[in-house]
Amino acid sequence: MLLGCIADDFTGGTDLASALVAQGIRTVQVIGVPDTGEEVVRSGAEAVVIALKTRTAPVADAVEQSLTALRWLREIGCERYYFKYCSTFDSTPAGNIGPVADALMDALGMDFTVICPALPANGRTVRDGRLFVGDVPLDETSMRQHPLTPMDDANVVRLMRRQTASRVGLVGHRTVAQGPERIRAEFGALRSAGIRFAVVDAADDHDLLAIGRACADLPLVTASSGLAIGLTDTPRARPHGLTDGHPHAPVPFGGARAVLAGSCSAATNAQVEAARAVYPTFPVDPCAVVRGEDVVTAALRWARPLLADGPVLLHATQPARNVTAAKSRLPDDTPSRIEDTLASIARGLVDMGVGRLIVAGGETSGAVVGSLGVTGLAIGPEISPGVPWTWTLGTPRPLALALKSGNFGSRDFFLDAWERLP
Ligand SMILES: Nc1ncnc2c1ncn2[C@@H]1O[C@H](COP(=O)(O)OP(=O)(O)OP(=O)(O)O)[C@@H](O)[C@H]1O
Ligand SMILES: O=C(O)[C@@H](O)C(=O)CO
Repeated sequence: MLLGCIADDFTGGTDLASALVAQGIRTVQVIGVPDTGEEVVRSGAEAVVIALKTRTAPVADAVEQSLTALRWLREIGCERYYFKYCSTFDSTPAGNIGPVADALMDALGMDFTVICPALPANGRTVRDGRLFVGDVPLDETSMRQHPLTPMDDANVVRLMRRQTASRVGLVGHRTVAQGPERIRAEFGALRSAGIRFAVVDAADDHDLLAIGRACADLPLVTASSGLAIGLTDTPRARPHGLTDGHPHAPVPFGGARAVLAGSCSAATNAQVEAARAVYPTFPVDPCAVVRGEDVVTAALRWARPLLADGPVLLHATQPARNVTAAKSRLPDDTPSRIEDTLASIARGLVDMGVGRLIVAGGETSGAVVGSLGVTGLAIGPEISPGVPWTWTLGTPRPLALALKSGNFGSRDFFLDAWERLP
C-alpha cells in the first residue's frame, strides 16, 4: 500500500479516487473506517481513500474521526498520506481543515506541509494565495451563499489563519514556475522560519506536477484532488481502477435509473433545470420536511409507476439565494433533515429496483451512501472531471453510483452520465 487518503466528504473521496485511478494507481474507496483492512489489502489496491463525513461535523468529532482513519491507514501499511478537502476550501471559521491538518501532522510528528486547493481541471486556481473559480474570486461566487459552509473570503492564507494557531505562509507563483527544486528550497526556508503551513499558488497542471515533485519527502500533503497528478513519478500507461478486469471487481446489475439532488450549488441548479425539461421531476419541499410531513412515502409513491420508463429526478435543490432568504424561517437542522429525507428516498428507490443512481452534493451523498449500507466503492469510468461512476461494495447487489460534487459537471450532466456506463 503506497498512499492512504482521508477525504472530508464522499463526493470529494470519489473525486480523489478517480484522479488517482487516472494516474494508473490502483485505488479503492472505503466508506468510513472499516473494521478490518483484509479486504482492502487483498484487493491489491495501491491507494485507499477513506471517505468521512467530517467537513461540517463539530471540530472535535472531525479531528477524532480523521485520527482514527490515520491509525487504520498506518496499520494496513500506508507510507504516505493525503488529506483531501474541497477545491473551494469549504469550511467554517472554526474548521475543519485547519484543526484536522494540525492533528494529522502532530500524529505523524511533522512540522511542515502544504495547503493546495487548486484544481485547474475544474477551474479552481490559486493566485497570490487567492482562490479563484474561473476568473471569479471564491467569495464572489455562489459559495458565499452555501447553506453549510458559506465562503466569505478568497484568501486561503487568511482562511487558514482563522482555523489554526500555527503559522501560515505562501509560496507564490513566481517560485512555483521555477520548478520542484526551487519550490523545495522555499519549503525549507519557510519551515526554518517557523511556518507550518504553506499555501501554494497553482495555475495549471504543470504547476501541480512541480508542486507534487517538491512534496516527495512530505509524509502528508493536504490538498484538493488536484495534487494527485503530481504524486506519481511517471503517470502509468492507462487508468487503472479495480473495475478493470480485476477478480474482485463487482459487476453492477443495471436496473432502473434515478437522480437525487440535495446540492444547492450553482452547477447543480443548472443541471436540475436541464433535467427537469426531460425527466419526470419530484421537488422535495424543505418546508414540508420541516413540518414533519411524510415526504418519503409521497416521493416513492410518485416514483414507482415511472421507473420502468426512464430516469426520474428528485431534488431539494433550490437557487442559493432562495436558501439564504429562507434560512431565518427554517430551523437550523433543516439541511440535515433534508439529507435524511433524501437518504430514505434513496433506500426506497433501490428497494423498488433502482440500480443506477446519481447523487448530487457531498453531504447528501454521505447520507445516501450511509443509508444504503455501502462499505466501499470501486472506481469506474469518469463521467466528467472529478466524477466517476462507482460500483458499490457491501450492498446486497452492486449498484452503479455517481456521487457528484455540487459544483462539478456540465449542464447536461444528469442527461449524459448514463452513456458513460459500460
Ligand atoms: N432547499 C434547501 N434548503 C435548505 N437546505 C437545503 C435545501 N436543499 C438542500 N439543502 C441542504 O444543503 C446541503 C447541501 O450540501 P451538499 O454537500 O449536499 O451539496 P454541495 O455543498 O453543493 O456539494 P459539495 O459538498 O459536493 O460541493 C445539504 O445539507 C442539503 O440537505
Ligand atoms: O474538491 C472538490 O471540489 C470536490 O471534490 C469536493 O470536495 C466537493 O464536495
